[in-house]
Amino acid sequence: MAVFTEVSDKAAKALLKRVPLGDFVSLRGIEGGIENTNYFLTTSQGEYVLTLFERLRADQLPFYLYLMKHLAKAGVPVPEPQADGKTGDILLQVEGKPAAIVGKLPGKSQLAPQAAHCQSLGEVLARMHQAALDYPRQQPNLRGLPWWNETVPVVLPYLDTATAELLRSELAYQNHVAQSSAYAALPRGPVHADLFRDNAMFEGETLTGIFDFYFAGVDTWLFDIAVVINDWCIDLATGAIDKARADALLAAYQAVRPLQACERELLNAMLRAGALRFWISRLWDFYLPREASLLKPHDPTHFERVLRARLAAPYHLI
Ligand SMILES: Nc1ncnc2c1ncn2[C@@H]1O[C@H](COP(=O)(O)OP(=O)(O)O)[C@@H](O)[C@H]1O
Ligand SMILES: N[C@@H](CCOP(=O)(O)O)C(=O)O
Repeated sequence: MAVFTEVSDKAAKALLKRVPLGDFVSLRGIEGGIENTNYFLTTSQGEYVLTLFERLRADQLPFYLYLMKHLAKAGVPVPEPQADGKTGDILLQVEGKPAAIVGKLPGKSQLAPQAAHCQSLGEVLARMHQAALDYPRQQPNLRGLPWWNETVPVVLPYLDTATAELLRSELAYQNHVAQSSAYAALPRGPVHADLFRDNAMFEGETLTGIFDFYFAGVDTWLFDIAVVINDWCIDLATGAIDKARADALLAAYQAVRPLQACERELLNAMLRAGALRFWISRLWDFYLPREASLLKPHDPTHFERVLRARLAAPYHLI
């Protein structure tokens, strides 16, 4: 559980005076999550999620919050940020931190997804990409290549020689890919960039929604697809692709938006990029941890295995 900032009942009651969502009933710190402070906020009107942003600056947040609003309006199942009754602002302040309240999605995360779950997700992912195309705000993926180049030197001193060599060589490969004409041709737009199993809710096989857009940014759609496949469509012990699930996800995605030739060409390169991105952030969190009253760390070696698996057995669409 990650609660970096304690929120008092008094602060929550004061918040509900500004955001008219009924009377305060209870506030409970949420298990899971490593980036932000999250609470379930129950009121006489319903259940909500209160998020206090711990790393992101207030000027970066409108991109995420208005993107969620934009997607919800377009019919993509995304929880809608709730506004201050007087000012209309969806970016709030709680305990001196920037904050937001969104609706609580019904259901639970499917941590052992089957092909049917991957199929639902693939369809929503493609709809989300298309619906975000006319989103007017711009913000790059803040955990993209420039951040990898900045962060790898920070974590390298903690690694043994062989692991450091893999990290260095994969980063060099990704810098090389980023210079290619195929990469320049990849279609792009606002992407979620962290759509892991714990960032979607299901009731049975029905996807009720996707959330946690706080790593979203403008990047290639293929990178977003790769992040999803690397988490939803693998054997968790080895990192190897589960072809039945990956094929189901991509078929559903392509039924909405067929992949272009350049996307097919770079699929495995972006799967490697997706693995590298989360390997680096997990190394960074592991070796340079922040204070948290209740924090469950993520295992960096998992994404090292995923990367090695993509190198050993590249995944291509036929
Ligand atoms: N809109 C929501 N509806 C239902 N549950 C949510 C919602 N937002 C967050 N949660 C719950 O809170 C947990 C942590 O949220 P998350 O946004 O992933 O945190 P972090 O940004 O710190 O990674 C999720 O795994 C989920 O259980
Ligand atoms: N998904 C990332 C970590 C980001 O945390 P999340 O709870 O917002 O998904 C990872 O698994 O490393």
